Amino acid sequence: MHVFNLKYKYKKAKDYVLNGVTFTLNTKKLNVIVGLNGAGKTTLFDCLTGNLTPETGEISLPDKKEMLYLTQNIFFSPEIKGKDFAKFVARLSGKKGSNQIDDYLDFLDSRERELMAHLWSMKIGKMSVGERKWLFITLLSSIERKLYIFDEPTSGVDPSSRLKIMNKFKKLIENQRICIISTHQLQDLSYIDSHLIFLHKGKVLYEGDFQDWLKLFNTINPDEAFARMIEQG
Ligand SMILES: Nc1ncnc2c1ncn2[C@@H]1O[C@H](COP(=O)(O)OP(=O)(O)OP(=O)(O)O)[C@@H](O)[C@H]1O
Repeated sequence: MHVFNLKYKYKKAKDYVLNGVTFTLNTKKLNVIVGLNGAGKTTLFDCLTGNLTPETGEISLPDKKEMLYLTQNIFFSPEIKGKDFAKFVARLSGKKGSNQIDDYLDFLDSRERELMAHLWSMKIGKMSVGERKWLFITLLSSIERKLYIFDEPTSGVDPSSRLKIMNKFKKLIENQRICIISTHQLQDLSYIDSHLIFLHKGKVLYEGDFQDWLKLFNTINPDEAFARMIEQG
């Protein structure tokens, strides 16, 4: 599964956001797209999922129907409740009648079960940012797809909920699903075997194992490695 020489430019923009992006997805690790704000991570996801049409390039990925894409700004009326979102997810997954809370509890630990019970009858508009993200990711990852793309799934989420979310990705990968996320929370990648794809100035500056990348900069601090990679650009 790979992307080869992908190019994309927004109408009226002077430069290409993606200017020959090439990488191969790792099916055994979490694939993580990193880069500065504006590097083109969301644009890349929009190209992979067919929301944008690249000018050139080859995308060899599962069929769109086999993909699940959670964008950064997912809008649902603040009036709907957790259980209403669960009903929507059940419809997406084609599992008729699977909209009882019990259908979602099997893979949750005891604290997560409490959280699910708490959010089930709560309006989305009243949930905290982290609670909403956790709920969306937990419910959406119950849908069976070959490829899952999550744009900044842990931004604005507290450390313990981030860990829970990363564990969700671990489980998906253990179940032979392919996962791609984007993140600015590089410290989270120490919890999980990660395949890093570093986007910079329209190209992939580094592709490979996250721990090997840290070794390149002789540091255990990923933010430091990130800053130094940008400096070297
Ligand atoms: N619809 C648009 N029209 C013109 N330019 C756009 C459009 N959407 C995004 N851009 C520009 O394309 C570039 C890449 O944006 P993109 O949202 O893909 O970056 P990103 O890496 O996801 O950023 P962040 O980390 O801040 O979320 C930015 O310079 C942005 O201003």
